[in-house]
Amino acid sequence: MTLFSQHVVPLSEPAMTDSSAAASGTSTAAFIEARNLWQEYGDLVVLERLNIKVDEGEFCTLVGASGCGKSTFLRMLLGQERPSRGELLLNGQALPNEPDPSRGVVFQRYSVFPHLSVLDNVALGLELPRSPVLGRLFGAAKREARERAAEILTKVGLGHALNKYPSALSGGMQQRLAIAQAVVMQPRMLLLDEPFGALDPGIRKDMHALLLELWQETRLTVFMVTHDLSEGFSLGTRLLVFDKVRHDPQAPNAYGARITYDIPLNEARRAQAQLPSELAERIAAR
Ligand SMILES: Nc1ncnc2c1ncn2[C@@H]1O[C@H](COP(=O)(O)OP(=O)(O)OP(=O)(O)O)[C@@H](O)[C@H]1O
Repeated sequence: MTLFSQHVVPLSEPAMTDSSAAASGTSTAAFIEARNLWQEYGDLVVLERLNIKVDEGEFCTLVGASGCGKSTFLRMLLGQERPSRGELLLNGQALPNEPDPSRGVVFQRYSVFPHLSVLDNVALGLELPRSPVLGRLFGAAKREARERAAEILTKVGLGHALNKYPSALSGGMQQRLAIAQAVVMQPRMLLLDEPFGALDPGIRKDMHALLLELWQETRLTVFMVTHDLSEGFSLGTRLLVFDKVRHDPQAPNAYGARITYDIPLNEARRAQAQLPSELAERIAAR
């Protein structure tokens, strides 16, 4: 039996994994829960009836055809957008509507400030909340923030580049910097939107190792969008496939995507990782 046939989710039912089913049997709320979530922009339905429960510490990889709403879902998790309908809950409460330090984010590009040094890029996040007016700390507090920033930068392999500017860094180094910038704030959730999409395969491997090391150390809850299925299968504890289950060729905007496969990943499943070839091709296409 293939992985595909083991995990067909009935179209009318919310996707449930082993862990989410177990979670639903307990009285404690899931860390993150989407209940009947919709996102519509005018007459464009992007997401419809999306249901999911995610426990704290899970590493979810999100895959799906281009334009099916993966980034939209991340933006809602970040608090940049509100759902048009349904609920998005954090520990059973509505997720805060504004981005905050509990949620770190890394995009494919442009996550870092080009006019700040590597050290300042990371120290700024620590300094701003403690000195919102001046934007800068002084004395011991400043030293402490910069030491902490330097520590994280050393961890991600940028200890030698503290005084460089992002333009002097390679793509992989810039993404290391973006990750340091996000994790220095000690978020509970890390949202990654194709963070390694622009990197060469060899560099990507190094980044995977770094990300897994950070995740294992911090046990952050991770949501990572990727078009690379092998990355999706090998990095996560859970692979979420976004897809439309209804299509109307006369009205292509009328129906949105939801999570059609919710695949818990373990060693055995990684080894036989596969999705239907037509779906795999759509996910890989940009
Ligand atoms: N603010 C907005 N207003 C109108 N349409 C939007 C808005 N944000 C996103 N969309 C549309 O919603 C759809 C989903 O976009 P989204 O970026 O979430 O898809 P995606 O699955 O992340 O795609 P990709 O894999 O190509 O990055 C697209 O058709 C996009 O044009």
